[in-house]
Amino acid sequence: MQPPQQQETSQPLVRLSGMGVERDGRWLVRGVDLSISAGEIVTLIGPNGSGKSTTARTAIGILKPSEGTVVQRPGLRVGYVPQKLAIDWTLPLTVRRLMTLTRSHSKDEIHAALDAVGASHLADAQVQALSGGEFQRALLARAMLGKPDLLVLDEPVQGVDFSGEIALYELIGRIRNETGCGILLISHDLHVVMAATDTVVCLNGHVCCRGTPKTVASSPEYMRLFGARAEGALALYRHSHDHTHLPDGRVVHEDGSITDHCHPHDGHHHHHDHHDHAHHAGSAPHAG
Ligand SMILES: Nc1ncnc2c1ncn2[C@@H]1O[C@H](COP(=O)(O)OP(=O)(O)OP(=O)(O)O)[C@@H](O)[C@H]1O
Repeated sequence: MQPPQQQETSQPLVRLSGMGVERDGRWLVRGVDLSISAGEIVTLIGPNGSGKSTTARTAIGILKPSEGTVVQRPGLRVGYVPQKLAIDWTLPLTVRRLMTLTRSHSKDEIHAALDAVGASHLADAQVQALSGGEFQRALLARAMLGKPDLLVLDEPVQGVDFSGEIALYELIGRIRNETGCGILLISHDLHVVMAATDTVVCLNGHVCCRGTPKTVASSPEYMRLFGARAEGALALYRHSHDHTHLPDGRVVHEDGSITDHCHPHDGHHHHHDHHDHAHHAGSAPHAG
């Protein structure tokens, strides 16, 4: 018998087994086995309409599965940022007010949540005036207010440019590291998210393939599904993992040579403008 504490930490936050959702005689998604543990970042990737949002909404109990089971850890607190928000964009709305639309929170709580996402200066800004990245940060802060054990982010980089995307994934990794929460990310972009993830589940109405970003990026099912777009992700992924950082800061390259630093022209790196950022993505699992 495990001691209660150990039992609690080893139990996944949520586990989906053989989960399927049927609507009007059509299976939107079927046969999904998936679990998310505390401190783990799981990313659902897949084309439009492949069942990512449906799976996430089932995991958090908004949708009921038509078959299979969804088991949540008792007392699980969920923070959810949906893909679309029902906001009346014609009415003025400050970020502070956005944070309290569905539940009231103290000024200090709001400040702390905005501060945690680097957006405390935006408290009195109009939501309509925010950039894509600022808006996503505000939504993230809003989801963090309830101190969730599980954070579910449906397309958190919508309307965000590439460098903003990297910064957001870094922030998401930092939130995971600091709070120990589990995170379910949804994305149909393949590049940065792959490096920022522990486990990738590739959906296409069913689980098409899964594993570490590396195994998924090189699987034939994934290649078939994403074709040429997969190549870029794989290149970025390989590039992120073609060397290992030693604890003292030195770098072991693929050929076994050791240097003091990464050198952009030493022949070990993929030529990509975003190398440095991608490499530091908060939760990027370094090779080793
Ligand atoms: N309530 C519903 N009733 C009927 N069909 C639905 C319902 N919700 C979603 N669908 C359909 O189920 C399929 C999966 O939708 P879902 O939103 O889960 O996909 P997704 O992978 O998140 O897509 P996207 O990348 O476009 O957001 C789609 O074909 C969608 O039209």
